[in-house]
Amino acid sequence: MEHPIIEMNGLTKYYGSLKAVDNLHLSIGKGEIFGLLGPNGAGKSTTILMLLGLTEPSAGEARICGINASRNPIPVKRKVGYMPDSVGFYNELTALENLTYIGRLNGIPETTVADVARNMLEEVGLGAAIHKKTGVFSRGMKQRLGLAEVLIKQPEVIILDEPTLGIDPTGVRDFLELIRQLNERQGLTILLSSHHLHQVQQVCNRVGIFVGGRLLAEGNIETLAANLFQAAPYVVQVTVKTPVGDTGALEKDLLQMQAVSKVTVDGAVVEISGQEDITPGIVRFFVGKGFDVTGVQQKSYGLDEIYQQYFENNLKENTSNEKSGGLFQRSFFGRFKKR
Ligand SMILES: Nc1ncnc2c1ncn2[C@@H]1O[C@H](COP(=O)(O)OP(=O)(O)OP(=O)(O)O)[C@@H](O)[C@H]1O
Repeated sequence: MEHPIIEMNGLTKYYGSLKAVDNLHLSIGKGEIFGLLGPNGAGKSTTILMLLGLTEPSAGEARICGINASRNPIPVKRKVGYMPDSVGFYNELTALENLTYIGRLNGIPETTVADVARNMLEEVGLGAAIHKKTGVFSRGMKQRLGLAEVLIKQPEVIILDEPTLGIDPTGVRDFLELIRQLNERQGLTILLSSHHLHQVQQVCNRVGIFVGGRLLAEGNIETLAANLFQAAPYVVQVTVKTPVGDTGALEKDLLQMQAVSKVTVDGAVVEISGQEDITPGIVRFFVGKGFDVTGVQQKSYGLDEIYQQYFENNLKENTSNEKSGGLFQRSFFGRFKKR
């Protein structure tokens, strides 16, 4: 990577005997939106704290804009705007008063601080609420105000820990769109942690999948999918009018087609996987065989499948250790469903 803004080299953190972050190597380039994706307890927050110089790594180092975070935490704080998963304000003050206060703390001159704060509130979509007390703000509005607080420092990098937690789906969409626009308009480098697969997919250029303190995979969604589903990256699902009678014969015929590597028949639904886009040939095949085709669907792999696949692989690797498997399962599915 030409100009990494965030660099982690062998970053490791132990809490007593617990390895919360395990030998993390990762670089994030200028202007990227990177999603740190993983279940609760995966080590995302610990990684962020090390990036901010708020907790000392047990081994390895984190650099932001070339500055070692644990050795020089104050210069790092000037470069980075950090929004924790829960943001707090003075409830009795209005949004403008809260933000003006933060602006003053960050050295913005008295003559301009109110204007800067007002513009920033417009920027994050709180223009209509500047005189409202933050005590009556919804969670989504608080997150926007939190973002304004981060931006008023004019950082080069922003780090958001679970920024969409507890916001309703429309609020989440709007908030992520705001992040995307900020990234586009200001070229900000953004690192956000999340365990919401779809949300991350929507906004991030690249993601890292984090489980049990380890980075299992990183890349853009297409690369991750291609690596994982190398054998058969294209899947087409054909639905016919009546359930297939001789499934064995159909499977055999389809497998003889070039590029088809896997066939599964489930009643009237046939799923065919292959190394290239096989859809036109498959449709011709079904029509040629006299099937009444009622539906054809091309499947593409999203983060859900990718995450699931990595998770399953990880479980397989850990089957010898039931306790660890159980732990993964609890932390992934159990907690993931809760939110
Ligand atoms: N200060 C601490 N002392 C001891 N253990 C800790 C401490 N902070 C975190 N841990 C443990 O380290 C592991 C990683 O936690 P971390 O908070 O980094 O995960 P996470 O991916 O951010 O999850 P969450 O979304 O729940 O915050 C967990 O097992 C957690 O219990």
